[in-house]
Amino acid sequence: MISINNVNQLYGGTQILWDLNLEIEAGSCTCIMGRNGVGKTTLLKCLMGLLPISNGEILLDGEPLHSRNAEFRAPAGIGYVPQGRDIFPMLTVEENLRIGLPVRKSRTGDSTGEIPEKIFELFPVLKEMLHRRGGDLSGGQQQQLAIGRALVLEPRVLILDEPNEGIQPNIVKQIGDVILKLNEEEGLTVILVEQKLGFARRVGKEFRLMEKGRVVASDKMANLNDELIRQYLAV
Ligand SMILES: Nc1ncnc2c1ncn2[C@@H]1O[C@H](COP(=O)(O)OP(=O)(O)OP(=O)(O)O)[C@@H](O)[C@H]1O
Repeated sequence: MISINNVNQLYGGTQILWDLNLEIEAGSCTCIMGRNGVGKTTLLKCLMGLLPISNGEILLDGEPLHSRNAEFRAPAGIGYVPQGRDIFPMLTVEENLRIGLPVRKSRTGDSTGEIPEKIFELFPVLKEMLHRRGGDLSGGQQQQLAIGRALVLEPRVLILDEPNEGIQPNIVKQIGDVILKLNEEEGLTVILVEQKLGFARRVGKEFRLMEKGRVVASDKMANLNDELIRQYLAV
């Protein structure tokens, strides 16, 4: 579904991604893992069109994404939950969620103009906090809002960058449950940058290990063995 072929990326003169290749299959839940600074967030930003690539290609169902600007991703059905969440702190929860409604309408034909009830079923706290400002929510609640906002689009692919960073265990568990439900019951394709091994093993079906701007190992999650962990993840 997503093919990343020989992608190189530079920040100024510093090359971060080196001839990177990655395949994501439709319906999979793939964890992109690796030590700090190996280029995981940079890769997601390239995929989202937020950073230019210097060469190579990024394809969605065979169609080039890399030549389209970032605004094309949401209508194409790619939902993104960035590292640090990036919700709008001065807008209410409702206003944050409403931002995705025009794209939802164009993608699904849903012209009710209402936030889908499903979002509140997945994250009941968002209904309780509907009129609170995003910036007044706890970190975990903000993360749920960021995921809810991405889901308003009714995406085909959900991309999450370290959704559990700095979040308390009960909310991490809830976020894991939601990812599992969306992937296993609804067939949503999920791409997840994740540092926490336990969480990756719980929700991920596939792993991709990165080192120095390249994907160095790809397999089913069940095959993520101690040797790979020692070589590419242990600090
Ligand atoms: N805006 C920037 N300008 C220059 N270099 C950058 C910029 N953003 C990131 N880098 C560098 O690119 C490299 C890869 O960073 P990136 O954030 O993609 O890694 P990561 O694998 O996601 O790390 P982490 O797990 O710590 O989030 C790092 O060396 C980082 O310092």
